Amino acid sequence: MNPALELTGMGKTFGTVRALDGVDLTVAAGEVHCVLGENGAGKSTLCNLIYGTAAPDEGEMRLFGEPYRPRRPADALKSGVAMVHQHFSLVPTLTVAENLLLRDGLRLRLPHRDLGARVAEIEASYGLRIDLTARAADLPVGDRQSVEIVKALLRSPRLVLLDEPTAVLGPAEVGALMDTCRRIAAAGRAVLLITHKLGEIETAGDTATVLRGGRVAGAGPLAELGRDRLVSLMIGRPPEGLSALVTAGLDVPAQRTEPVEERPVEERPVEERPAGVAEDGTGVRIEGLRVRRADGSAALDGVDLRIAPGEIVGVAGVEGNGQSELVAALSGALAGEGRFEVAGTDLTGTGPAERTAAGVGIVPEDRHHEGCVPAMSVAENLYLGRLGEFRRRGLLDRAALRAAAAAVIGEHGIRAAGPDAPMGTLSGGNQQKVVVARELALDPLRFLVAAQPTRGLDIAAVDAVLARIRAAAARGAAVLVVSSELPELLALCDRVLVAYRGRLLGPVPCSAPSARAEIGDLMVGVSA
Ligand SMILES: Nc1ncnc2c1ncn2[C@@H]1O[C@H](COP(=O)(O)OP(=O)(O)OP(=O)(O)O)[C@@H](O)[C@H]1O
Repeated sequence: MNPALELTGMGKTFGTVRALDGVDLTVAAGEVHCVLGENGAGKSTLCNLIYGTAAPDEGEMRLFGEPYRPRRPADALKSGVAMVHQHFSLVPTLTVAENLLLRDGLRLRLPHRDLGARVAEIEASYGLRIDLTARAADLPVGDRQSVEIVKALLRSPRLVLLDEPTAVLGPAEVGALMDTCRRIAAAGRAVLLITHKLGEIETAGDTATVLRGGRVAGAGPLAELGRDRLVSLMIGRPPEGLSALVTAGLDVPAQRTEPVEERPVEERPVEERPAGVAEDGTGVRIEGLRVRRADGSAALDGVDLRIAPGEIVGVAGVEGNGQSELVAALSGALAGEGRFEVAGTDLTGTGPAERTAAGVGIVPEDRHHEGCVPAMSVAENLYLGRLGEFRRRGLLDRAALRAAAAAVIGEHGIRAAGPDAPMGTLSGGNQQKVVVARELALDPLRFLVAAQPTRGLDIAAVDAVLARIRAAAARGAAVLVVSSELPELLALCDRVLVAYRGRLLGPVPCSAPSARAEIGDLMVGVSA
């Protein structure tokens, strides 16, 4: 084996949190090495140490046999280490070409006129395709991810780090990205891939290291570890008891090689009164919801939907078909035309605070910008909008807030230094758990809108969140789940609608044997 990266005894402490403790890890050239583990296990921290975004407290790193200690990302880039970030780093107002030439701490020695030829080479070698003239902001999320990867590959790195690169991608894009990872490794480079998805690990990985509580719980070739062992190393107990959906992982779909021919969709209107909707106006009623973009085009083009108390309705669809606008309009953050009623109360034209008071819980798609306040404590984030409940004689009763938050932290398995820890210091998955816990705690919770509720969560947390959503419905909440994870929607929902060009097509009942195929067809504009 030709080791590309060797880590020995790596340690990192943040305040009282031991994020990494004596971690050894080896990645060989020509292989995809997966790093997995529960939320807060230390995966991103490890990546940050290798990329020079943070400095280790102890430990040694060697890169292709040489001592390696980057002090900043520019050092890592200079040594041939590139990183594809979990959150996109492209400048939205610039073109793709301008973004590629932008220096990220280190000047790219490539004249503008040679960029096209170099990008064409990368596209051909790695099965990628990008449009150099497009504005980054106008690109669908999968294309933006491709630009990030081309940007990393432009410097001909010897080691590529990918930190949960598939979290925001649709199924077809995930398949393409796993293929790209294999091609990068086949070209003799090394890949370190962080992911929670077992399907991806099995599709793209050669070897793996499982982290648990900042330590190595197990490592080795994937062929020897096997799925059950991986899962138990991750969660620290045998996989029995986890739902079949979760242990089965979310499979990586085969890539479509043929472009999908778009045929006009025969639009089936949403059924007039789905089973279970009471005549007395309880539940959720959305009528003629329309939202326009800045250019006047319709992001939502007349959405009609009824959801009964206790019913779980899913929204599938390729990203960019109006799902984000639907969630924003229902939360009150985005103004639109149309009627919105919850449990007989007319909420048309109301803002977020009135909707929260009426029992509308929103788990937004983008937790970083809309779901939480990173500088505030975990306790304050858990009770955002409800801090008044802790006022005693005009003052915030911090002890009561802390005690209530500590109980929620324990109940939801949130890994944080404590209720007072700033939200921004939590790992991505733990931030998501805080947002979900807060919205599910609304009392009464009449309508839950959950966008990508399990994004970034480890498998045990996915299991727990799905169970909590089911429990909220069982207590009488109407639930709308927007997700790019089709298996998740099929396991959770009574029926699924498909967002397509600002409209909701369907419904497809989840119990139908052909549900997956029908939804897949509606998603790409082929009528069922
Ligand atoms: N800047 C920081 N300040 C304080 N604590 C931090 C900081 N960065 C990370 N941590 C803590 O270190 C631990 C490891 O976090 P890390 O982000 O590496 O986890 P992760 O395995 O990537 O999790 P996830 O799957 O949720 O992304 C967590 O407990 C986190 O709260």
